[in-house]
Amino acid sequence: MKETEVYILGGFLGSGKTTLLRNILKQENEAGRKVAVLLNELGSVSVDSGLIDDDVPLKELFGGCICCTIQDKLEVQLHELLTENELEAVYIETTGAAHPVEVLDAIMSPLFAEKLAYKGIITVVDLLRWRDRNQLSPQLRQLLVEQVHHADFILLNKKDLVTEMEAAQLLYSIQALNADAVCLLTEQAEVSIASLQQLKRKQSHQHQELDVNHHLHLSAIVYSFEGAIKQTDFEEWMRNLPDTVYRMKGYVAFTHSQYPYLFQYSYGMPMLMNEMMKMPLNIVIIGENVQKEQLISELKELERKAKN
Ligand SMILES: Nc1nc2c(ncn2[C@@H]2O[C@H](COP(=O)(O)OP(=O)(O)OP(=O)(O)O)[C@@H](O)[C@H]2O)c(=O)[nH]1
Repeated sequence: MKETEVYILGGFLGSGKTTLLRNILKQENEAGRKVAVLLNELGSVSVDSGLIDDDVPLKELFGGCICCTIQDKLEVQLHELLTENELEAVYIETTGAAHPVEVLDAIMSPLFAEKLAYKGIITVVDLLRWRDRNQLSPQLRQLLVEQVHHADFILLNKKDLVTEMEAAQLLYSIQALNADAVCLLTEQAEVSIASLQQLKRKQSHQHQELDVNHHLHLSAIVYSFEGAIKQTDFEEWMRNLPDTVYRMKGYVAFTHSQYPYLFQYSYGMPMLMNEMMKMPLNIVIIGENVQKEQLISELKELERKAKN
């Protein structure tokens, strides 16, 4: 089955996410691709959905930010979108207050993660807001910095509101925080989807080449177990994980139990819960600069040991 591309559109309140989404949808429509949108608004009334054509499947999530209050709902919505439609891409517009790790965590459900090709985080930065970030509270300033830090693609938007000289300085300050992300100065969040996709490929190529000193980025790995493993080996493996692994979740079958366990791992703290039915044995691993090949070979080794 063809995987559905997933893009997360992030950025501070008012930075231009909706404008970007509208641009993207127009181009996707012209390209004849079938895409869907997940919108999440802080208020209880959607303002943005009127902007989207009726033939784009749309789910809206109300009453809070994806990352904290409605994570489970998001999972259900995404599942419905994926089963009801043969989609080529899903765009998730996050609220301006969402932290990228939490958003990625919310969409990477072990139940359907293997159907998704997670493409990356596109962050829209309002150049004026960025220039004046020191006027924000420390918490909001931190959020702004994190949104830049975790992005794979950054639109430095509203360039019409700053001078060329300022734009160059602001670009420089953003690149100093995230040297790997592709940066683009934009007005009205104008970007071609072709360039989004092209630049992404180049970036993943860079990631393979640069081994040391390269910038850290969030990534999500999905692993499907073929069979059961020993619980003690699994626990030992978790203890030795690097602390750049932020989250894991999924279903694991242990040799001693008939049904798999649901397990959650958050910043070093694991939690296991016995399930009462068969579940797909997928786990999702989210972290910064995670060594995909190494983790996969370690998990394979756990399976091999359990067979002997
Ligand atoms: N001057 C200027 N205004 C822009 C630009 N891009 C977007 N805007 C305006 O900025 C405002 C916010 O844009 P939106 O696209 O709604 O921003 P958003 O990030 O979706 O906002 P929230 O949903 O509130 O988080 C709108 O009034 C846009 O018209 C730009 O390049 N220059």
